[in-house]
Amino acid sequence: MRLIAENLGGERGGDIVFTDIGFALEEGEALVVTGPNGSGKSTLLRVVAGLLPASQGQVRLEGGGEAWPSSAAACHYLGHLNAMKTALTVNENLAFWQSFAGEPRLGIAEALEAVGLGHIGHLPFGYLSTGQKRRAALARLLISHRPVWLLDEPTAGLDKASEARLAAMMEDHRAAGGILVAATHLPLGLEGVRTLEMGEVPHG
Ligand SMILES: Nc1ncnc2c1ncn2[C@@H]1O[C@H](COP(=O)(O)OP(=O)(O)OP(=O)(O)O)[C@@H](O)[C@H]1O
Repeated sequence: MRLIAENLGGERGGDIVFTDIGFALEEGEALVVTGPNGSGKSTLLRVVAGLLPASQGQVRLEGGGEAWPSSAAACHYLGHLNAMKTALTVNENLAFWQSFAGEPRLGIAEALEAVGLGHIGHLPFGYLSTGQKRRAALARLLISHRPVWLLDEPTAGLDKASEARLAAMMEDHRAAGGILVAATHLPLGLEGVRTLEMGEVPHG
């Protein structure tokens, strides 16, 4: 499987945010997208996720077969908001996401253990601390299978131990042949990544 962006452009509110972005990621590869505030990192991820149209160029997923006909179908998109209902418990939120996304992988209790939240599945999401909310959202990556992970500022609010757990999750995903694109201002603790500074061509 290969995730390919060709000559990609994105716009917000009618203004061009970036143009001519290109990359090709093989199974197991990670692309770390950096750049100043407003340079278009989130916009790029949303275009790759199929949540925004490309203003030019295209995103293609090669080799996904019938199961994964496009990058939009093949991806977990984790935005900088957590996309969880505050009044529902953590367990209820994750049960919704698992039934919505299909392709079940880990059970909810097991996924919460993996992000260090084994004890709080019964609490309303709104009661959680900032870092706990992020960790609960990251559990979504584990409860349903997707070969492409698109993560926007995934470490926001995480403590050191949680950063290390997330790094291990991302490395496991890559080791299993997954593809990863992450926008971040902070090092993610990943080995052998490719980098894209918005406005420049990928290298690494
Ligand atoms: N819904 C919108 N309508 C109009 N402009 C928008 C919208 N969303 C974002 N923008 C603008 O698009 C540009 C790119 O924003 P984007 O969120 O992609 O940047 P970013 O690199 O992710 O920034 P940050 O590092 O602050 O997260 C910014 O100038 C922003 O103001």
